Amino acid sequence: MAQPLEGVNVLRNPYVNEGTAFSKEAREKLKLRGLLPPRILTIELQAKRFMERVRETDDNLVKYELLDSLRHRNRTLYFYVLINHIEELMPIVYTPTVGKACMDYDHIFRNTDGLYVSIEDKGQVAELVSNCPQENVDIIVVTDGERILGLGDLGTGGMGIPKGKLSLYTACAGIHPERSLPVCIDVGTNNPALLKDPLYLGLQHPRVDGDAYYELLEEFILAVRKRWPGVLIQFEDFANRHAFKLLEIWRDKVTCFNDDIQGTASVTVSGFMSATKAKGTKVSDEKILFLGAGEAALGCSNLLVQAMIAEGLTEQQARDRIFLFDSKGLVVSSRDNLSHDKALYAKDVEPCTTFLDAIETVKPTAIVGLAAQSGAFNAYVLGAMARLNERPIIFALSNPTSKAECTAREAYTYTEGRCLFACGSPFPPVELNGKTFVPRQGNNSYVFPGIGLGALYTKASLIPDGVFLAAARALTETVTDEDLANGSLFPSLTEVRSVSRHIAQRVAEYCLESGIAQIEKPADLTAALEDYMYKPKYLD
Ligand SMILES: NC(=O)C1=CN([C@@H]2O[C@H](COP(=O)(O)OP(=O)(O)OC[C@H]3O[C@@H](n4cnc5c(N)ncnc54)[C@H](OP(=O)(O)O)[C@@H]3O)[C@@H](O)[C@H]2O)C=CC1
Ligand SMILES: CC(=O)C(=O)O
Ligand SMILES: [Mg+2]
Repeated sequence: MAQPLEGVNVLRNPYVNEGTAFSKEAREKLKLRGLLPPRILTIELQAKRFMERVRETDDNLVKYELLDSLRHRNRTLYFYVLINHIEELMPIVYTPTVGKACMDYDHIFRNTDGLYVSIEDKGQVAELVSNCPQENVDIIVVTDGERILGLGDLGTGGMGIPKGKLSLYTACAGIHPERSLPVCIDVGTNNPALLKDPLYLGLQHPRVDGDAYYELLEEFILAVRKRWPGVLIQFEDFANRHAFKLLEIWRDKVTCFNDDIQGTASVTVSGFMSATKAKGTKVSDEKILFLGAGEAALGCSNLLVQAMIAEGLTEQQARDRIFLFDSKGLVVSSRDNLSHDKALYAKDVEPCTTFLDAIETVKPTAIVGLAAQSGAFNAYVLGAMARLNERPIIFALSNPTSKAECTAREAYTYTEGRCLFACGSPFPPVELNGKTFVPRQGNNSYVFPGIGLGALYTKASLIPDGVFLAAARALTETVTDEDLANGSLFPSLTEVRSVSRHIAQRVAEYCLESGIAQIEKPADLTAALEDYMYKPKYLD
């Protein structure tokens, strides 16, 4: 029989540890007397002490390490602090700082609580899964570390991303932290620096690919579904060649989605819905040119087509309004060897090899950067968009900040403050000619927490594309006229929990109506979701 937790083991368990907040009675009962200084603090005072320490340093990686160590010590206080300082701390646990943390992962490594599945474990993955201490896991975020943000192959260092995403699931949408599991699949790395770093923590050989790769992924998915049958699996930051294929294999078999393809699409479509609301037009009035034609850009294009069809266009009319520009230039019909997905958007126009030429040829009303090409939206590109449009839509969505196509200041300056702007990583407000613009993040982080909450609450068996359109509409419903007047296409992060609950509600309604939910509709869905959401409180 399991022994009840007591003494120092209580202090070592982040899910029950309350540190200096343990009451006199709890200290007595749990045999903690003498193991803590005598004064009892409230969670508010503990948070104050922690934030004082965080604010003492200007080094964001040090802030990340402080937060990570708190996460390992006291999960309740970690989420209390994160929820109450979400605007200040999200750029630390998430983009951009998480990118740096992934790059330095092997050098700042202290301890971990996720699951590492390596190619050497092939044939024994179920045993690894059975070693996980959690009895119940509702949600897994899994990466293989090959395309971490726009930073490329970071191998096992990619583990920072599932950890960060799951922190947001809890902070933004109240997914119970003990019921989530970050996972890193390790099949090697093709990053030359990691292959020769003596401190690298992953397998130090080139990536294994082909059948062996897909067999490992299958073994992993079947093993976690066997132990936790309803578990939702979020694929994150896989390289392009695996991302689409894994989604194709699994989307109709298990509860899963790819955040880079589908989550990004949802937030971007919402950005278009809000921007066109500000302009008094419709999404289907836009002519959109993407810089990039990968996971994110193709996912966005496909969902934009659905949004335009819902506004009355035919599928072909919708596709005609979307243009792609990849590493070889504008995606035109005369190009050889276009993938099937790109070919759907190929146009009968002259080839263009520079983005500026493509702008002059296409004359878009909107440009969306999803190619990790920092600075690609330069003064000429932004100037051309300002010349061609009264209210150009400029979305610089690549992450982290070092990969952004332009800064918020550049976007507003070169369009004379006329653009409708969103960015993948945060930028501070911009003052221009006496007006303050508040740019907000076109980042899938606005939607995946609410999508997860809605899907988990309704025990959705699958996550079809309709979920992402429902989430996009729901997110735009939370944008106020005041937000739009300030140039914000998304709501304030301070409202993120109610925003996520609203998204979850619309997602849950969609799941209930489309027959993928496995629960009866509750009398009061809003209250039921609110109830379901984890709140960081001590158990005393
Ligand atoms: N804001 C958000 O929520 C999200 C942002 N992103 C960001 O988007 C970026 C791309 O991610 P993802 O789509 O998954 O990556 P992919 O690798 O799937 O796609 C990258 C795309 O960029 C194109 N590309 C590369 N170099 C150039 C170039 N010089 N000029 C034009 N296009 C180029 C590639 O072209 P080709 O097809 O020819 O190889 C490819 O189409 C990353 O920075 C990521 O952080 C991703 C997901 C969410
Ligand atoms: C935001 C995100 O998922 C990415 O940049 O990959
Ligand atoms: Mg991602």
